[in-house]
Formats: sequence, C-alpha cells, structure tokens
Amino acid sequence: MKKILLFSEIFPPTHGGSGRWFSEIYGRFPSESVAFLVGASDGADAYDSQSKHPVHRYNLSSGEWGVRSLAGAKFYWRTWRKLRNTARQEGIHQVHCGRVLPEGVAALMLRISDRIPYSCYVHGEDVETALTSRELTWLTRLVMRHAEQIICNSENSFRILRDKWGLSDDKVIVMTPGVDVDHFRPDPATPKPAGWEGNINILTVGRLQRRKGQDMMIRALPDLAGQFPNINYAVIGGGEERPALERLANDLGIARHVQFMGEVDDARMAACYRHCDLFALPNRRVGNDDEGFGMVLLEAQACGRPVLAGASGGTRETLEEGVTGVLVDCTNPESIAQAVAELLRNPDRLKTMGRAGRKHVESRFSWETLAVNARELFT
Ligand SMILES: Nc1nc2c(ncn2[C@@H]2O[C@H](COP(=O)(O)OP(=O)(O)O[C@H]3O[C@H](CO)[C@@H](O)[C@H](O)[C@@H]3O)[C@@H](O)[C@H]2O)c(=O)[nH]1
Repeated sequence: MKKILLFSEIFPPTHGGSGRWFSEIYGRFPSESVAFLVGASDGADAYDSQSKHPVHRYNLSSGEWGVRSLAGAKFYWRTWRKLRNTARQEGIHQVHCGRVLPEGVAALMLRISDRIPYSCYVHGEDVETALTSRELTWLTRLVMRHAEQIICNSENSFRILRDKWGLSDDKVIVMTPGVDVDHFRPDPATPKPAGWEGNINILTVGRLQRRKGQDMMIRALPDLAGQFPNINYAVIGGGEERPALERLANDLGIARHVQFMGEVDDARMAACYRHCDLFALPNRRVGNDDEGFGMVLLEAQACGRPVLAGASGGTRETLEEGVTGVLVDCTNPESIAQAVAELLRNPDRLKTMGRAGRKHVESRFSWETLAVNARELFT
C-alpha cells in the first residue's frame, strides 16, 4: 500500500475546518498507510499521543508566502528540508498538501529533489485570494500544474478552478468535508449553556473574520431585539475581528444581546449546537474572500438544528434549501433580520427543518462513508 504524508499547517488541536477534515479522513486510514507533518501548536503532545499514526510537528506559519523575498525563500528552503527528512524517514510515496500555498511549494520542491508526487487541497477562499497578487497567482498556478490531483471541498471551489484558473476536469476532484454524526447529535438531556435559559438563542461558530458575517448579524440585532426582547446572539470562535465586533455591539446599544463565548471545547460547542433555536453562518463575499463550504453548517444540522447561511460561496451545498435551512443575502442586515424574524415566528417550521437536517447530513456527510471513498481514491 502506498504511504501518504498529510502535510498541513492547520491540524488539531488548533480549531479549523481543514484540520478537522484531514484528521477525520486520514485518521481512519490504516496506521501503516499515513503519517502527518502538521503545524506545531499548544496542546499538541496530548493530541499526538492518542494518534495511531506518526505525527511530526513543525512551525509552518510564515507571513511570507511569496518566493521573491529573502524571508520567503528561506522559509521554503527550511520547510522543504523538514518535508524531505520526514518523507525519507517515513518511507513516503505521495504527499497530500493541506493547501496550495504554502505547503504545495515545498511539496513541488520535494517532487523535484526526490521525485515524490503530491496532491493539493483547495478550500475556495484560498484560490480566490491568490488572484489578488501576481506573484501568488503565478506560484499557485505552478504548484497546481505539477500536482497529481487537486482535491476541492465543493462544487463551488471546482467552478472557481475551472472558470478562473482554467484547470481541466480530469485533474480536479470534488470531495466534501463531513461531520461526526455520533458526537454532533441531538441530545435534549445536555444541560443548557449558561445564560441561555428563557432566551431565544441564535448561534454562530467560526473564526471571527469578516467573511463569516458575525458583524452583519450584530447589525441585524437592534431590529430583532425590538421584536424578540429575549434574543441572545451567541458567538463561538476566536479571531482578529473580536475587538471590532465588541465595539460594534456597544455602539449599536445591543451588547447585552451578544454573548462572545471565545473558543470552546467540542463538548461545550455540541451543547450550544443542541440548544440553539437557529444556527446562522451569515457569510458573504468580502473582496475576494468567500466561504468555500462551511462545516459548521453540517455540525448544526447533525445536532438537529435549522440553519441559515449566506447565499454566497459554497455554503448552499451543505443544506437542502427550504427543507433543512434557508439561504439569505447576508450583504445587508435588513434581509438577515427579516429572514430570522420569519423563522422565529414559526417554531413548527424550525422543528421540521431541524429533523430534516439530521437526516440530510446522516445520509450524505458521515465521515465513515467519506473516509471509505477517500481510501478508494488515494490508495
Ligand atoms: N471546538 C471548537 N471548534 C471550533 C471552534 N471554532 C471553530 N471550530 C471548528 O472549526 C471548524 C470550522 O470549519 P468551517 O466551518 O468549515 O470553516 P473554516 O475553518 O473557515 O474552514 C475552511 O476550510 C473548510 C474545509 O475545506 C471549509 O468548509 C470552509 O468553508 C473554509 O474554507 C468546525 O469543525 C468547527 O467546529 C471553537 O471555538 N471550538
């Protein structure tokens, strides 16, 4: 069996969609067929000691993804050396890169030095934002040209590669992320999160970054709080936008309706999913940054919750529109407030949607099934 090295900066215990995706899929492969070379992070030792696969950690963060600056060239040189040593030590036959940049550049160097082929994952926003710089466009194209396969997370990402990058269909495959339907499941016996009792709770999970749209939901809150005085907007996740979001809530005079919960562990997060009245990912395109797929929408549906997603990027592929959730233009707070109010006035519809959501993700997005498909594809 060919041995794969999964090479990705983002990997548990760091929170993030791609890291969860890779650990769930490759973690189900036989122990002798996979090794990991992944980003160093706090708490990694405890995580790695539970892994049945060898895990190598390396500090892959660098502000410099271009190759023309000295710092960028040095970063790729160091990263290639680490990748080459790990590949030789583990007897690797193919490298799977978590992203085209920066991981793919080091994998291309390894292909030249050691003739080990590589494939790259594409998430949507990465190949959109690369188009904003000539150097990153050139580098991305170079990495993709020499890759065996490009694996994208959604039909939406597939279309970006085909229409904006001119990639041929035979090189690109769509393999969506999934959800752990055993961990994320309805369970009314779970205690309600603190501060939720007696409130209408709307939940968003994800990094606090502009494309996720937490700001738009906060802007919709003055209108919603006028109609539902006990509304509570719970926000799970950390990120660069937190100070701006807190200021916004204060400026709008609705800070008491917004609960910033920060990063929480999976158990606490599951409790929030289970008890929210509505899960919302009010994503929108910001510049070239757009949501590629949105695993949080699968997690909420797995917990039997109705979902609202922005009508942008690949999020529509996570839900059955009108059946398990709704797609809304989240570029303005008015349309969000209107859609949320309509849903909250109809608790029976919310219940039906939640039940349908659970069935939807069970039948299409369980990791077990997706991992079997991935093994057939890769080994
Ligand atoms: N426990 C915990 N988990 C968190 C937290 N914040 C985020 N997560 C987890 O991090 C993941 C977020 O995944 P996505 O919703 O998919 O968003 P992303 O991190 O921006 O991921 C990118 O890659 C994905 C895979 O291709 C894409 O689905 C997504 O659109 C985006 O491109 C989810 O599994 C979510 O549970 C937190 O505070 N605590």
